[in-house]
Amino acid sequence: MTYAVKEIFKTLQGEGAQAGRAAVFCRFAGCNLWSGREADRASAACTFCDTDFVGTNGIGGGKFNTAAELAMTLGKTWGPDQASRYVVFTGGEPLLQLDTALIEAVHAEGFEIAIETNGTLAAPAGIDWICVSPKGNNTLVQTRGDELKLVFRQSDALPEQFEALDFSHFFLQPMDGPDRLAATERAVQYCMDHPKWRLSVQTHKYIGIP
Ligand SMILES: C[S@@+](CC[C@H](N)C(=O)[O-])C[C@H]1O[C@@H](n2cnc3c(N)ncnc32)[C@H](O)[C@@H]1O
Ligand SMILES: Nc1nc2[nH]cc(C(=O)O)c2c(=O)[nH]1
Ligand code: SF4
Ligand SMILES: [Mg+2]
Repeated sequence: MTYAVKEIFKTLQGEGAQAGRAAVFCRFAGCNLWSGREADRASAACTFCDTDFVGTNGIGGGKFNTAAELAMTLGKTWGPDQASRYVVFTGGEPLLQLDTALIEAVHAEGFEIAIETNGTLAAPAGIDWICVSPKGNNTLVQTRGDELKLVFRQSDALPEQFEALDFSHFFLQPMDGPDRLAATERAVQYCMDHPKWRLSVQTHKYIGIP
């Protein structure tokens, strides 16, 4: 299968329970909840996206004809050190493209595999860290994983709807955009009142890394 990748870069995971960890990010092109065009944003199934995932023209992006070719590129992006290799598949929606062949090829390169998904598609077996981030009233299919990271506040996706699901960590991540400060204040208050939930700050945006 051909993989369409917007960009590939090495940075630190900025969010959630793995924040601060070195990672290669592989951002797939395309999403099932938004076209990525501003003209479609207001009518999309996900309206607050902070990411450009259209096309394959970003740093390290392109079309990869085989899983082995993409896995090798991820290995080169990490560098020669074999220790603690970690890749985060994101997008767009990575579960539109991440398949067993790619999981196996990337494991063979020595990586632990994480995914950032909107949870509307089932994850294949073999992913080492699953982060699900529910979006509005879109049906959640992937109801278990390692962390549930809810962008806050969505009036049609409130924390109470998710707190009984089978995840090890529960995070609220303030919605970035014009009301980020107010969203952050409300998220802080919610975590103080409901300590099952912890705050996820998008640290990369504050320290100026990708
Ligand atoms: C761009 S998405 C790509 C992965 C997948 N489509 C998803 O939604 O989880 C990566 C992460 O950024 C989060 N995110 C997107 N827009 C955001 C915003 N405006 N503020 C805070 N987090 C946001 C998502 O919820 C998700 O956890
Ligand atoms: N540093 C950094 N951490 C991230 N965690 C999730 C991200 C994403 O866009 O999926 C992201 C990102 O874009 N950059
Ligand atoms: S589901 Fe994820 S990638 Fe798709 S529009 Fe929403 S935040 Fe962006
Ligand atoms: Mg991001």
